[in-house]
Amino acid sequence: MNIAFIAHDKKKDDMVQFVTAYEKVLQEHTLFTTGTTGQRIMDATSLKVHRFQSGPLGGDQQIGAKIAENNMDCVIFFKDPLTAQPHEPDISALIRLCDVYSIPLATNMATAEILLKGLQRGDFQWREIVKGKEAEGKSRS
Ligand SMILES: O=C(CO)COP(=O)(O)O
Repeated sequence: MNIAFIAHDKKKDDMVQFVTAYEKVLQEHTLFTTGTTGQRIMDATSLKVHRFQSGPLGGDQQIGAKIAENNMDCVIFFKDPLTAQPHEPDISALIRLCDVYSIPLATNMATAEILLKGLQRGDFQWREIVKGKEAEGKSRS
């Protein structure tokens, strides 16, 4: 599965703790991150990630584009609800696209934990079906 990890500054320690706890599971997946979050993950773990721009410089939008192309299966976004972000419109747009395309999105650690447990259980297999159907449709047209 393609999984995106994003954390606002005050949530980055939590994100490092989270991916460290699930490192073994995450090794089996393709990981995408915004810039600084990805750097922190790579510094703390042996995980390899595809790093986009930092959030305020367009990273959230780049992850949104992957969602619009049906190339993202899950988004783990540790948002800071207590700090104003200069790129708030980008954040809202990313969350909106998750809803447009029914992409599982966790915005806090408690939900992220449940999503990763589901991932381990195979609850994300429906994504393969959705992607397969889209590929089938494209090859017919
Ligand atoms: O701002 C962010 C998400 O909105 C995160 O970006 P960074 O990972 O580059 O800090």
